[in-house]
Amino acid sequence: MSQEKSQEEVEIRELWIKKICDNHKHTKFETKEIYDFIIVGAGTAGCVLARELIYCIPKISILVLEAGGPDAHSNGLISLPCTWPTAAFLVDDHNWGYVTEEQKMQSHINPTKEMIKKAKEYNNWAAQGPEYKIWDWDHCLEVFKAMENNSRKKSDKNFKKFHGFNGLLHVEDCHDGIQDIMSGVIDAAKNLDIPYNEDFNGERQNGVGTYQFTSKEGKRCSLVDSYLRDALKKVELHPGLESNDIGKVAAVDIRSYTHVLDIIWDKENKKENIAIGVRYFYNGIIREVFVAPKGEVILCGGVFNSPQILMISGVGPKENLEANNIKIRRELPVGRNLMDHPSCSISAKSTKGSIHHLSSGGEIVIIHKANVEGKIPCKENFFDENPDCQITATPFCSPSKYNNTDRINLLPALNVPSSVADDLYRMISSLKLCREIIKQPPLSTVYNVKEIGINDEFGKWCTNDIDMSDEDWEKYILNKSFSSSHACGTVKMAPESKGGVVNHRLQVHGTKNLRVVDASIFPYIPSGNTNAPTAMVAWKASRLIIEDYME
Ligand SMILES: Cc1cc2nc3c(=O)[nH]c(=O)nc-3n(C[C@H](O)[C@H](O)[C@H](O)COP(=O)(O)OP(=O)(O)OC[C@H]3O[C@@H](n4cnc5c(N)ncnc54)[C@H](O)[C@@H]3O)c2cc1C
Repeated sequence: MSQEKSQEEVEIRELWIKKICDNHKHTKFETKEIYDFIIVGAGTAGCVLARELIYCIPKISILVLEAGGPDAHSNGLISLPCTWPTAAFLVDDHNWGYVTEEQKMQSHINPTKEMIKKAKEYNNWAAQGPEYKIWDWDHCLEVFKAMENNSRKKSDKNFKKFHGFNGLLHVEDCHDGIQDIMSGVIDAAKNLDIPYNEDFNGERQNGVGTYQFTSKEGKRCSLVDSYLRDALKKVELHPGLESNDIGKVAAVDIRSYTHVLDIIWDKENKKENIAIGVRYFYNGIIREVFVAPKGEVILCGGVFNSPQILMISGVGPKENLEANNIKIRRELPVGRNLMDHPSCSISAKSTKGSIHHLSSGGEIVIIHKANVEGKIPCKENFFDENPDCQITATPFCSPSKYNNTDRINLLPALNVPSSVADDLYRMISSLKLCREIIKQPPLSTVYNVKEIGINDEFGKWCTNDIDMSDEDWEKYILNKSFSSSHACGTVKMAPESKGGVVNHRLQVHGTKNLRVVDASIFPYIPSGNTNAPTAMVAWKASRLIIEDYME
């Protein structure tokens, strides 16, 4: 990065931090604070929503309450793609430190076979009733395109059908090009008849190819960079009607280190469950803030915290609320329907010096249909139009912790999990495919990839021709599987009769002035990474909110 640019970065950070500090200095908490919209959480969804609402509804004020620190405090950890492992696993301002509970499972080897569900994706969202049509693939694609700013140079007619070029979210191919060994992964996959795919976000998902990243000139483009920064630029002063009237500032006001505790309900109309504000914790004090008439409280707290805020506010499953002595306001299956893409990886050692620079993360992707009996997928599986496994290949550069090796990591994730035994078989199938890929030239020849880290601890390498029974694989998978961090679904969008918590307009059933807009509303998990779908949901929600506000 040029010195000039980093100076500009520092200035932006300082301005932002000052803005946050000044806000707290000047705000008089004894006066009743009122905003048109209160957005809880400045993650993927909250940033998009704040930007879209401030630009599309005249003269409104928005308060965004975020528990974490400003993005600027991360000192490049977030904006530099190659520091992702540190940013992801460091438990501090950036990380809530949630862990999954241990799952006790019986052995699943040789069960009765289960059917694999087909990924119909967004059309499944839309199939829940006529009013849900607004969530079908055609409608969602329109939004994905409106948000995207794809910089791919060689974009033909087909690419243009699926991508946008004028949005705020920058998308690009690997900025410095992929590493040589990663081209080797593509060639190895091609040797096994896996077709090349130059656009996984296009017509078909199956095949081998390179990832595109949400980044601009090699720097990560988060939704803070693309949407929230733009929202902060929109500040308007509207004079009051009387000459001594102060008038109204239409702007987005962000407060960091602000933990929202619960929803404030209208005491006058108890039966209607009208949200009128939120209570939050800042700097050792509990404070309250309210919404203006026609305003709304919008929870964008993510898949774990949006349901938590709902439950603490009396909206949730009866047994959970009663067990925690919370008065029930509305009984709804909040917190149910948690979904994720389970993953499990193998590492393969390569010649020292084969990885020459820090990587942005997963550079190569192989998407295929897995075999339900746990066998190595065949050509037919590679051409199947309904693939269900996504293997991400990442180069890792000599960390001394792992014997000072250069290595590549192959990480299969189940994109269409069914939470039944065939998940285990499909994972075995995909891991076996990874081993076959490693055996292929040029990986086995040019890069001398012969050993894999399949033993209990990384660092204990064994040759890739060791025999592994399905029982061995089961042990390995049960021991080593982890979440892809694509959790979603805990505030399901569906009719109430079908286990929904929010309706097709993302309003919480049986309440007023209250929506949930984030990854928790996904009724079914998308068969791919979840950041862009969450941003899409928020953009679409903004149009629904605007329609209702302008009515
Ligand atoms: C380590 C990791 C790596 C990932 N990598 C990828 C990837 O490469 N590609 C991809 O597509 N997806 C990826 N994802 C998934 C993606 O980040 C999520 O799907 C997406 O961020 C979900 O957006 P959201 O708005 O629902 O929630 P979040 O982005 O989690 O936003 C919720 C926000 O609300 C705030 N909040 C919560 N509770 C409160 C409260 N009580 N008061 C105030 N604020 C609150 C949180 O601090 C947070 O900022 C990754 C996720 C993780 C965790």
